[in-house]
Amino acid sequence: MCAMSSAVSASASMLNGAATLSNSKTNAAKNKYTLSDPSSALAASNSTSPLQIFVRAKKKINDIFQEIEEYVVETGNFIAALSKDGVLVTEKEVVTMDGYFNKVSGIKEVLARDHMKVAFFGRTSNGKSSVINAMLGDKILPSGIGHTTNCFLQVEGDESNEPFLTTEGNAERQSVSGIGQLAHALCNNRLGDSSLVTIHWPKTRCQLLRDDVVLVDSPGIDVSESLDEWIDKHCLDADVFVLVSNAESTLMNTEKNFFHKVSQRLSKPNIFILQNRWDVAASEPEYLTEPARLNEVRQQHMERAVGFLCEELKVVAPQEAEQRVFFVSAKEVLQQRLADSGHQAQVTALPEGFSSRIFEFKDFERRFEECISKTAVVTKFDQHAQRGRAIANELQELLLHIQQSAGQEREQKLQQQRTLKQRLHQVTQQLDTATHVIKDNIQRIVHDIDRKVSAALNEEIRHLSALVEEFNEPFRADPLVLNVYKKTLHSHVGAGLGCNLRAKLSDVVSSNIESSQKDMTARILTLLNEEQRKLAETFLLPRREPFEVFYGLDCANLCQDFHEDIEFKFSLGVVSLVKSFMGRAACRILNVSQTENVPRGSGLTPQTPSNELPPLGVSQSDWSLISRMAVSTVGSQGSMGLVLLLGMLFKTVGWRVVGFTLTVYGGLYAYERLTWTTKAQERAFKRQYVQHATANLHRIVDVTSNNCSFQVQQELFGMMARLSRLVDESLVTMKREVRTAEQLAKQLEETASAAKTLRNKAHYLDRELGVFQETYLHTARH
Ligand SMILES: Nc1nc2c(ncn2[C@@H]2O[C@H](COP(=O)(O)OP(=O)(O)OP(=O)(O)O)[C@@H](O)[C@H]2O)c(=O)[nH]1
Repeated sequence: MCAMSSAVSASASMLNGAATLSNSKTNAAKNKYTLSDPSSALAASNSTSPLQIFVRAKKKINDIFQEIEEYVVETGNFIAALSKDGVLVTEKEVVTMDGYFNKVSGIKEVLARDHMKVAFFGRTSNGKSSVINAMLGDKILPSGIGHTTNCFLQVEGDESNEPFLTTEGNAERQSVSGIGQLAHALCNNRLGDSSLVTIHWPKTRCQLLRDDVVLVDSPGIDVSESLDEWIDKHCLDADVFVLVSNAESTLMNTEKNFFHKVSQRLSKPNIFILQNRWDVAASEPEYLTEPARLNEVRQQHMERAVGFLCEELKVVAPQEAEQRVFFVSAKEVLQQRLADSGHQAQVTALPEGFSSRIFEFKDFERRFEECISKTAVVTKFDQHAQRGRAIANELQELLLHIQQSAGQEREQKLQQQRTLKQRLHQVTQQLDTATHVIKDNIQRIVHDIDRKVSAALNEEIRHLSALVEEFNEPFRADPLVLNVYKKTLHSHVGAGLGCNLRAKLSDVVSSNIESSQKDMTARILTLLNEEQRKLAETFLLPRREPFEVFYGLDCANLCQDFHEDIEFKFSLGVVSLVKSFMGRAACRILNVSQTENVPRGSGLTPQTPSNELPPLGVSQSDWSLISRMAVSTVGSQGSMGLVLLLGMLFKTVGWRVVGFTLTVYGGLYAYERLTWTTKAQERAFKRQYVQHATANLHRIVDVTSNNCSFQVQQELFGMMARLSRLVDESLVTMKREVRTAEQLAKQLEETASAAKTLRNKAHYLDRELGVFQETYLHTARH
C-alpha cells in the first residue's frame, strides 16, 4: 500500500514516541495527523493533501482547455464560413484560426500528460530507491548494497490494473513480474546511465501516483560522468529535486557540484535534502547514551545543509531552508508501511527514535507535497493559462473586428436598400408619367399621320386620270386581251398610288416616327442605369430597316366590279341624248321601255331632247309619244321604229326639214362611226376606269388612312413596349437587389450577433482562466 495509508499507523506510533521530538515543524505535523479513525484519517489526508491543489488545478485547466478547444472549433467554423465571401474575414485569418486550433490541441495534449515530477539524486547506496519505495509504500524499485541503479527509472501511475514497463523509444509494454529485477536487468544489459525506463504502476495501488506524482530514480551521481546530459534529459522539467544524502557522513562535493550545475540551468530549483540512514546514526551507542550529542550532529548537518541551500545555491531563504532538510530512515518507513499493508511482518522491537523518524519522513512528504504541488501548478499551468488567455484575447479582438465590420456592412446594406427603394419608387412614378406622355404623343402623331394620309390619298385620287393615262400597254377590245389589260392596269394603278403616297408621306412619317422614338427613348433611358442604358443603346434602338408604311391599295380587288362599256354609241343617238338631257329619268324610261318590250323600227329620226315646250305645234302627248317611239326605236335598233318615227316627223314638220335633218344627222353618225377607233375605245375605257376607281378609292380613303396610322401606332407602341420592358426588367432587377440587400443586412446582423456571442464566450473563457490563475497560481506563488 502506499504512503498515505501508512500514515495512519505512523501517526499511531507517533502518539507513543512523539515526546522525544522537540522540533516545532514535527509538532505541527503531529497535530494534523493525530486522528483516531484510520479511515477518516485516510479520507482527510486524501482530501486535504496538498497534491490535490495540482490535481484540482489540472482538472480545472483541462476542463477550461476542453472548452477552449470546442470554442476554437466553433469560432473556426464561423470564420471559415465567413471567409467564403471574403468580405469580413480574410484567408489569413482562417489560417490563423487553424494555428489557434493546433496550439490549443497541443496545449491540451500536454496538459493531459502533465504531472508533478520529483527527481531523486545522491551518491550510490545513499538510499534513493529506498526513499522512493518508502514514499510509494511498496518495493517497486530495486535496492540493495552496491551500485544497483544503472539508468533513470521513472515510476508513474497508470490506469491499468497490472504494472508494466516501457523503455526509452519503445512503447511496447514489458513483463511486470519481478519488475525491480527486470528494470535492473534492462539497465545493466542494454541501456546507458542516461537512458530512461518507465515503470507504469497501477494508480489504484497508490494515492501518490493517483495524484499525478511521477518519481524518478537516478544512478549514483558519484559513478557517472554524464551529469550534464542527465540535467538536460531529466531535470529541466522536474518540479522538485530530492538530494538523498547519507546522514552518516557530511554533504560531499560530488553532491554539491551536481546541484550547482542544476541551479545554473534552472532558476531556483526546489531542493529537499534528506539525511537518510538517520536510524544508523541514531543507533550509535554513544548517541544512545547521550542523545544531546545526536542533536549536535543533527544540528551540524542542518547548518551545513542550510548553508548549502541558502548561501551556496541561493535557492531558498534562510527561514525556509530548515523546512527543506529532514533526518529520516527510508528503510524504517518502508518496513513500517509494508507491515501496515500486510506485506511484511510488523516490527516488534522499535529502535530508539523510530517514531520520530517515521514522523519526520511524513513531515518531509507533507512539505514535499505542498512544494511540488504549488511549483508544478505554476510551472505546468501558468504558461498554458497565459497562452490560453492570450488566445482568448486575440480571438476577442478578431471577433470584435468582425462584429464591427459586420455592423458597418449592415449599415451600408440598409442604406443601399433604402436608396434602391427610393429609386424604385421614383422610377415607377417616372415610368408612369413617361408612359402617359409617350402615349399622348403617339396618339397625336397617329392622328397627324391619319390626316396626312387621307389628304395625300385624296389628292392622288384627284390625279388618278394622269396615272391611268401613263398606262400604255397595248389595248384591244378583245375580251381576253382586255381582261389581261385590266389586271395589268390594276397593278399599275395600285403600285403607282402606293409609290406616290410613299414619296409624299415617307419623309413625314419617318420624321414623325423618328422624333417620337427619340423622345420616348430619351424619356425611358433616363430611368435606366448606366449598364442597362448602354445595352439598350447597343441592341434595342437602332432599327435594322427604316420603317415603311404599307398602304395596301389592292386595285384588282377594289375594281373587280368594273365593267367597261366600249360599244359604239352615237352621241346624237336617242339613248345618248336621253341620257344627256334626262339623266337618270331617261335611263329609267329606257329601262322601262326595254322591259315593256316596245316594238322596234318605228322609222322616226332621233330628236334632241329639251326641257322647253315642243315647237311646231307638237303637243305634249305627241312629244311623249315621239320620245317613246324614238326610245323604242333606238332601244330596239329596229327599222320599224325608225319608219314610224320618220312618218311622224314628215307629218309634223314637213319632208324638206326632215330630209335635211336626216342628211346632217346621217353625216354626223358616219363621222362618229368612222372615228370610233381602238384608241377611242381605250380612251373611253380609261375614262370609265378612272370614274369607277375614283368612286371606289374615295370609299377606302378612311380605311387606308386608319390602316396607315395604325401601322405607325403599332410601330411606336412596339418601340415603347420594348423600352418599357427594359424599364420593367430594370425594376425587377432593382426589386431583386432590394431583397438581396435586405437578406444581406439580415445575415450581417446575424453575423454580428454571432460574433458578439462568440466574443462573450472568449471573454468568459478568459475570465475562467483569470479565476484559475487567481485561485491556483496566485496562491501557489504566495
Ligand atoms: N539502515 C538503513 N539502511 C538503508 C536506509 N536506506 C537504504 N538503506 C540501505 O542501503 C542500501 C542501498 O540502498 P538503495 O536504496 O539501493 O540505495 P541507492 O541510493 O538507490 O543505491 P543505487 O541505486 O546503487 O544508487 C540498501 O541495502 C538499503 O536497504 C536507511 O535509511 N537505513
